[in-house]
Amino acid sequence: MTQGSTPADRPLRISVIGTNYLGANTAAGMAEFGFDVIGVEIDEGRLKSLNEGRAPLYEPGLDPLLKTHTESGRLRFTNDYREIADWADVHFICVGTPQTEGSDAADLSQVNSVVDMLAPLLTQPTLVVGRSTVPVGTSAKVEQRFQTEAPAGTAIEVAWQPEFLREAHGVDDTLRPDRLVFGVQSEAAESRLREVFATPIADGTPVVVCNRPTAELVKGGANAFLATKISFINAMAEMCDATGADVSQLADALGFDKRIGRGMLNAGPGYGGGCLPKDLRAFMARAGEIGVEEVITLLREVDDINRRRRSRIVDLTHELLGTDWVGRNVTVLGAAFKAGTDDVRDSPALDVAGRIQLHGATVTVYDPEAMDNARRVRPTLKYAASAVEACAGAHLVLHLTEWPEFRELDPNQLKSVVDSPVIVDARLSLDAATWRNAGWTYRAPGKP
Ligand SMILES: NC(=O)C1=CN([C@@H]2O[C@H](COP(=O)(O)OP(=O)(O)OC[C@H]3O[C@@H](n4cnc5c(N)ncnc54)[C@H](O)[C@@H]3O)[C@@H](O)[C@H]2O)C=CC1
Ligand SMILES: O=C(O)[C@H]1O[C@H](OP(=O)(O)OP(=O)(O)OC[C@H]2O[C@@H](n3ccc(=O)[nH]c3=O)[C@H](O)[C@@H]2O)[C@H](O)[C@@H](O)[C@@H]1O
Repeated sequence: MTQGSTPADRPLRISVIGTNYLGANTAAGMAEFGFDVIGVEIDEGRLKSLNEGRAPLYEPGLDPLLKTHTESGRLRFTNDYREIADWADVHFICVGTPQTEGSDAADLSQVNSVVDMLAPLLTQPTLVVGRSTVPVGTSAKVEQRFQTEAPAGTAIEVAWQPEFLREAHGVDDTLRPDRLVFGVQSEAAESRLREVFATPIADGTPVVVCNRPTAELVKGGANAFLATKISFINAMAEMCDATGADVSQLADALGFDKRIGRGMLNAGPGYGGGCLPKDLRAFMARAGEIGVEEVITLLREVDDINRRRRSRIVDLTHELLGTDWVGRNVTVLGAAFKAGTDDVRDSPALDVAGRIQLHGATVTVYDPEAMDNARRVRPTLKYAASAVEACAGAHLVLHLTEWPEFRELDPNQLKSVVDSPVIVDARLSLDAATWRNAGWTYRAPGKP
């Protein structure tokens, strides 16, 4: 047994390293489970916000949880690894694993930086648990580095416990996960993880205990499958456009088959965000290193279909605006990669907005929560304070993120502010009849 046992008179001590989308939810969730938690964050702005009990991002329900537990003293955040090193019973790694610039592979520099900062301080047996999404084979390498660099040497054990939370549902998915996957090497690691997740396990959450490569592949495989489902329905949307069929009804009918299920079958501008696109590419890159060609062939097409969805909206814009876009105003409703978050990483909405601007149109964007992040990433786009203001003088409106408030827009009122009442509902979530009855040209790729 490599890890020490927890004294019966105190709660488990948990460190969570890297506290943005994944880590902030994890840290708050661990405090809610009743443990003493220290989050480690190197970004000063995020650290300050978290210590004030505010999430550094928009995630429904997270602020109250952070506030409760930072005020009770059960949860705090630091940038000093010395405070967690020999303090924590379990260290969770939640740092980013973005796509490497100029390559499909995952950039593991943040994970490696955790090892470099934490390992030299570990003098006692402990369990380090990776929750970041990594290529298969990573945990063994991380463990080897910990054991080489830590004074405690081989008494440091690394497990991998991938996380499946969705942004906008982060709190609920953290507290009530649909499954737990423990990639472990020892019974001690398994029993420590069972202690950490005792609450959801008592609630009936299934646990899969497996070796570390399996756990790493479960995560990559899950995201690859979800991406494939979305690209499948988007390919069906092309079939619908060619035949006059309706992809939303098609998805509903397919989804009633329990073997298929309705989840991840909404056609639209394709998947974006900080995870599915980069995880799919990292999976392909790793398959390439290992020499599993079938995976690359399959997933390359999934990725290509996804990229074509964005081009499809630009093509439709051409069809509706004509060829000369100079002096033409295009409104983009939505900047986040999906509704319910302020995350604009690889957002289809901002990508399309940027491309249309490059063609010469003036593009004005409005999003209920993601304006600050959007401005940072795309400073040359115009931004408006409301959907109605964004639509003033528009020759074309593109509905690219499915925020509920866009479904509440009154097409009659909006008609009075635009130049031409033409809308592309790329999210297929507006009521076509209402918009058409109000005199709008309504187009939705995949719907007649
Ligand atoms: N965003 C999500 O909903 C989910 C993300 N994941 C995976 O979790 C990981 C993290 O994802 P995000 O939170 O979205 O990434 P992120 O990039 O938004 O956050 C990473 C955080 O780690 C901090 N950090 C980097 N190096 C550090 C170090 N050495 N010490 C302390 N802090 C450090 C960064 O400052 C940043 O705040 C990724 O592998 C991602 O694929 C998994 C499930 C859900
Ligand atoms: O690894 C991760 O980080 C996470 O990635 C996704 O979660 P997330 O990126 O938050 O968002 P999703 O709700 O899965 O949506 C991803 C993208 O697909 C799009 N999408 C989703 C569903 C759908 O039916 N159609 C569709 O186009 C969304 O608009 C969005 O752009 C997975 O759903 C999580 O299980 C996983 O933990």
